[in-house]
Parts: sequence; structure tokens; C-alpha cells
Amino acid sequence: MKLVGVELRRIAMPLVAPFRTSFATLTTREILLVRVETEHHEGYGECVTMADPLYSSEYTAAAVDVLRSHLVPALAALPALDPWAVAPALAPFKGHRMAKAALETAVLDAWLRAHELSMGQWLGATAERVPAGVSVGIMDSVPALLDAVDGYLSEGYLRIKLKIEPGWDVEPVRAVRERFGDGVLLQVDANTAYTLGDAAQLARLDPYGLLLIEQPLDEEDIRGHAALAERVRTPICLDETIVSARSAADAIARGACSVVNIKPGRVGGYLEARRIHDVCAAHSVPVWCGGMLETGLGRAANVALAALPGFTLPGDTSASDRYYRTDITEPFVLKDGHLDVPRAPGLGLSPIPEKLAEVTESTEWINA
Ligand SMILES: CC(=O)N[C@@H](Cc1ccc2ccccc2c1)C(=O)O
Ligand SMILES: [Mg+2]
Repeated sequence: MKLVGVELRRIAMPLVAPFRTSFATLTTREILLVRVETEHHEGYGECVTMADPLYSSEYTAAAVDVLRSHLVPALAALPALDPWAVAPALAPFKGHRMAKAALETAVLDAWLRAHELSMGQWLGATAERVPAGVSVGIMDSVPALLDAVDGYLSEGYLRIKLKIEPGWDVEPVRAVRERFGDGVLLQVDANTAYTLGDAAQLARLDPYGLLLIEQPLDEEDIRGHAALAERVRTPICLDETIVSARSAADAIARGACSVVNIKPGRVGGYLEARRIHDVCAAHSVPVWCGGMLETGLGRAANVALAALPGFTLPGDTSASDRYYRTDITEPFVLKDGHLDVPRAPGLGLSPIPEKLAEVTESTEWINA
């Protein structure tokens, strides 16, 4: 394959309801779509950066700049383009894993379409559908939270994840347990909002049979998570900390986590995501697929990844209507609490032109 050029398209997707976490409250998801054009095919990658560097150090304007100034020119210089050539070509540039992931995924999508392979086939998926969990934001009141959880359970979601932060943790968890019972798969995500000094407060979650506590401490605090794991019975899961297979091996070896949330955008792409899956499987560490409020494009790739055998816990691979009234692709719809893995070549779906036009803020073409 030869690179003809790359389109950077910024879109704005209004959320069906504000989504509040310990680091931000969002009402619109601003997304960067990367479209790679080769001689005979095109491919899409969805960059998971936020508009502001609040979840990670990356943010969308920086991703646009590093793609235009460094990453796309590096690919254009390659004599031949295939999915395996992308990461080595981009390795000299430090960081920017989300920008790199979007570009690699776009090349992968084009390559898979050229070879008439689906993402699931290529990754080694062993399931045709995956169980869906849902991430529930911090709410204004416990009754409002219980209504939201009731709605999601009625839709059939198989696992509930509650965003927590200091002051909104034990009470909402206790209320969900009291209202919906011990049978509901339940976990929490702090997005780094606590410190090791909060260990006693986090240990108060132990009686509620949570699957895990996700990223309680700062993403760089490996030692802190290992110390916390000694003082809290609920398993610790890491998200922001795990940026590569090496960092997963390091965190596991140091006892900082016993579950891993894999997000291909955060780790530099689906090839690295599969490596992390393999490292975790080798250590008997269960993994699940995290979410970054992707459109159907990113969602399709995540669902294919979540169909690998080590993904034994429901992920944040929710239906499209969890976040968006209308998606830019055919929507993912929950069926008996599961999402079907796309079977068509590449990501298995494409943007619907009219829908894409409706949410497009700007586009930029970069000649190879
Ligand atoms: C589904 C879920 O909880 N995702 C992230 C948090 C998150 C939430 C909202 C986001 C909005 C824009 C970009 C990144 C975002 C990440 C998490 O697991 O930690
Ligand atoms: Mg998380």
C-alpha cells in the first residue's frame, strides 16, 4: 500500500446527558477522525483525546498538530505502508499515543479492507458478541443516580460502573447495593481522584462486593497503588497508568493492580492493546475494554478487541445511544446485554456521509 494522503476531521457530538467524572463534566464530545487514503482504499481511526488535557496530557489540538507536523510526514516517507510499519516509523516521536493510535488504526482499517479481513478476524477474536457494561457519571443526588442505574439495568447492561470522587463514593455504592441487590456486577472508577491517605475511606467500599476499584490514585503512583492493594480488599484495576505492554508488566510485577482496563487509544493502538492482553493473560490478570465515548468507528474496533479470550469482564463498550442520540455510523444496539462483533472487512462499518456532515466542525487534507 502507498499513502496518498490523510484527512483530519474535527467533529462535535452532543451527549444525550451531561457526563460528570472526577476530572470534568462534559456535554459535548469533540472528536478527531483520521482518514487515511491509499491508492485503492481508505481507512478510519478515531483519536480519543479530549479537547482539554484533563484525562491525560494529550488533547485534540495537540494531536492535530503532531499528526500534521510529525506523524503523517513520517508515514509518507515510508517506501511501503502496512499496519506493522506504523509504530516503528512513529517511535522516534515521544508520547502522543492517542494521535499515533488513530493513525495506526486508520492504516489498519485500510489494510484490512484491502485484504478483506475483519478487525475481529485479524485480532484473533474468539467471540461473535461481547457483554456490555455501562459507565455512570457522578450525579446531583443519590435518587438521580438510582434512576439512571435503573434505566441501564432495564436496557440490559450486564455491569454497572459508578464514577466516584471524595465525597461521592461509599454512599452511592451502598444505595445501589440496597436498591438493586448483591447480584448486580458493580465497580467504581475514581480517575485518579484519591491519595494513599484515603486508604481507610476506600476500604469502606470493601463490604459491597465490588468487582474492582479503577485508578484510585495518580497515574504515576505505582508504589501507592501497591501499598493501597495491601490495605483494601477490593481488587485494584488500572486505566490511566497502563500506557504500554511494558507498563502493564511493571504494574503487575509490583502488585499495583490485579485487573487492567485496556484502551487502545491510550496505549498507542490495537497492536499494543493486543500485546497488553497477552501480557495480562500470561499473568492471569483479567482485562476489559475501556471506553472514551467513541463514535461507532472507535466502538467497532473496541468491540472486536473485547472479543479476544482474555477480555473476561464486561467492558465500557456500551450501545451508541448511551452517549449519542444519533451516531455517525449505523448504531451499536444492545441485544440481551451484548454487542455484536462487526463481521465486514476493516472496522466493519463506515461513516454515513450525511450524519458526518451534520457534526463536522472542520476538515484538513494532508498530502503524502
Ligand atoms: C466511559 C469512561 O468512563 N471512560 C473513561 C473516562 C472518560 C470519560 C469521559 C471522557 C470524555 C472525553 C474523553 C475521554 C473521557 C474519558 C474512564 O474509563 O476513565
Ligand atoms: Mg477509567
